[in-house]
Amino acid sequence: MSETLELSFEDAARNYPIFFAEDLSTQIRQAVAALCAEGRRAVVFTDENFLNAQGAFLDASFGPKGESGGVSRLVFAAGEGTKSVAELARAWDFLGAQRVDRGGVIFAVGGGVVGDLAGFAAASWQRGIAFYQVPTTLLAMVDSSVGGKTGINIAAGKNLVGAFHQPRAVFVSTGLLQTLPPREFAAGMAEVIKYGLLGDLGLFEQLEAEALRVGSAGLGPVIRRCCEIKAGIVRADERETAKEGGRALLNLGHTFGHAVEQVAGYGAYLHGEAVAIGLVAAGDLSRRLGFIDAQACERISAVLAAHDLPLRLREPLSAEALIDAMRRDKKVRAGLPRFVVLRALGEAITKDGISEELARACFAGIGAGE
Ligand SMILES: NC(=O)c1ccc[n+]([C@@H]2O[C@H](COP(=O)([O-])OP(=O)(O)OC[C@H]3O[C@@H](n4cnc5c(N)ncnc54)[C@H](O)[C@@H]3O)[C@@H](O)[C@H]2O)c1
Ligand SMILES: O=C(O)C(=O)C[C@@H](O)[C@H](O)[C@H](O)COP(=O)(O)O
Ligand SMILES: [Zn+2]
Repeated sequence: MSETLELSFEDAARNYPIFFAEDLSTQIRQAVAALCAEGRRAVVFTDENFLNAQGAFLDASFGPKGESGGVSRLVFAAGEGTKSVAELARAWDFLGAQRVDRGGVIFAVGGGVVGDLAGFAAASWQRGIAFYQVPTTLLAMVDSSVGGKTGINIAAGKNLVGAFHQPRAVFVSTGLLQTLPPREFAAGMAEVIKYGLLGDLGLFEQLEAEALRVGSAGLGPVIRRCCEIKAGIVRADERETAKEGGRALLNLGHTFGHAVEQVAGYGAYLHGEAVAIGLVAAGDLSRRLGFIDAQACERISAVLAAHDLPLRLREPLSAEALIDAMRRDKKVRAGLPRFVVLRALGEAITKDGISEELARACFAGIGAGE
């Protein structure tokens, strides 16, 4: 049986459903059939690791490759390196070769990498075509498939090129997590812990009481709860324009984390691992500002560690390079970085005017070098 959550906007025509079930391949197949019946060309973007682990799900949802009427697939190399200008260009060439017109649709079947790239390809192809999110990692189920942030990385920084482009629906098949490698599951848990910290103390305490694993009975409801929190925030501030708080709160731990990802080289740390280290730094910053105490910081570290996440850098990275990367964050206004900090566990706020010295101290706390 599937459950549904609706992400609603002021313009109801843009609303979309998020479906949750163990296996939604039948519903996806029906959606594809309905699109084809309207004469619309559907294509699938996925990556090689997902194809190898879950080829049967792809066949059940989209028809076996090569089958007449089957949906054409573009398969990317797995990993953060795929969120690149070169792979985006490959996606555009594929859409051209497949004669995808303005009525065409892309199904993004994979983790956040495929979702972000496919979403941006959809946003840019012929000035915008429809796309569907089929998240297959925990991180994509709780975060990246919802809310319409799409994009790629460039040398100057993470996600610096992209667009807000909402999907038409999100299909969350939780059974797919059975084949997800443990390190990738842990990376997704970093974003789950982020949701508890930024807006749901009860969720944070639940994660403190018992670490979630793939088979945990509580996992399905937690995935849904994260989508609920994200949907509420996105509905209120879709394009992250609020003067205070708003969608920027979803960036808790990311100002530090994105700097780590970029300076270490994309892929050296998984996004979720960098976010985990960033959450430690954001907790430390909140303590230095007098909002939370050392005991609260220890609780953050303990929950992250219980979910097999790193708390500091494996090897020192240049503090200069990290500060420089941080200055290129999209939340910078008039040259000054804006941080997301914790006023308390379960309550985040945005904070301007953080000095470079303070940010430097927090980077030192997670093991940055000179
Ligand atoms: N747009 C957003 O709002 C948003 C939010 C959070 C993160 N992100 C982005 O998401 C990306 C990270 O996404 P991710 O953590 O999903 O990584 P990912 O997309 O690289 O997927 C992780 C790995 O798991 C494999 N995989 C996927 N599903 C699988 C399955 N069911 N079984 C076995 N293997 C499977 C993939 O092939 C890949 O090797 C980053 O680029 C980050 O910036 C975007
Ligand atoms: O959806 C959002 O908004 C988020 O900030 C979610 C983050 O987890 C995600 O990593 C996002 O891609 C970061 O966006 P960015 O605008 O800081 O690049
Ligand atoms: Zn993130």
